[in-house]
Amino acid sequence: MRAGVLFRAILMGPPGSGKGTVSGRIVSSFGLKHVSSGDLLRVNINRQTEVGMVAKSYIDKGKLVPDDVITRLVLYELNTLEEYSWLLDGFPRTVPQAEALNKLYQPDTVINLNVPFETIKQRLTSRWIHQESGRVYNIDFNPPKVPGLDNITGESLVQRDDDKPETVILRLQAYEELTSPVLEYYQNKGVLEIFSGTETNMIWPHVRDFLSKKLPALS
Ligand SMILES: Nc1nc2c(ncn2[C@@H]2O[C@H](COP(=O)(O)OP(=O)(O)O)[C@@H](O)[C@H]2O)c(=O)[nH]1
Ligand SMILES: Nc1ncnc2c1ncn2[C@@H]1O[C@H](COP(=O)(O)OP(=O)(O)O)[C@@H](O)[C@H]1O
Repeated sequence: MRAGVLFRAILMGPPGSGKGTVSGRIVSSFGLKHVSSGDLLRVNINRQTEVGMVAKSYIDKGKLVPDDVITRLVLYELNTLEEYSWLLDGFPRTVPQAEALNKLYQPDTVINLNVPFETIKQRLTSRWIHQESGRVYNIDFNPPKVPGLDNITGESLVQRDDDKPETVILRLQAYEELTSPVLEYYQNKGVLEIFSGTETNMIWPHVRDFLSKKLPALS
């Protein structure tokens, strides 16, 4: 997409609400660049950078990474994408993050995936990922072709350390306390769109139709 018609979208929702899954569908349908705060952090953790070491100590406890650390990381990435339309997934998660982002970029739309916490708890314990690429699987929803192995590389899948049931509960608490005020922040700006449901395949057509009215589809 060329400068002048740039589109900037944010995808929000509690942990496990399907942000990564829906992002993949948005990117392949509409061609936006995908920026995921969780993926950026995991790349840093795998490379054992200083940011990665700090981030891991918070993530493993089910806590949010400090605002200054994640804000610097995400804004640096967005700076490399000045001439592209993008979809930001997992950021902002606190009001100070939203305020910092807003100084530089005002989103055209904020999509919130509103999925009940009970549904989420079941899902996250059956999530498996390919660490190198961030590809996500689920034993019930989208199992790999060969159990335990990535579809593309054939490498082993792993479970995320922070998907342990007790950590999931802490992450949901952090969401309620720190991230739900961000929804109000965007509601007040008139850009919030809420999509509710328990199944991504039911929610997705509504998200796609909504975006189709704002963006040209790729095919
Ligand atoms: N059972 C079920 N699992 C889903 C559904 N949508 C996504 N998932 C799985 O739930 C987990 C969390 O989804 P993900 O897209 O990673 O969510 P995120 O944490 O918000 O980015 C992954 O293992 C997905 O494959 C769904 O509709 N039903
Ligand atoms: N914007 C953010 N602010 C603070 N911490 C973040 C942010 N994005 C990601 N994280 C940290 O990374 C973890 C994983 O994030 P993510 O991959 O988006 O997964 P999920 O949406 O399933 O929680 C979060 O639990 C949190 O500790």
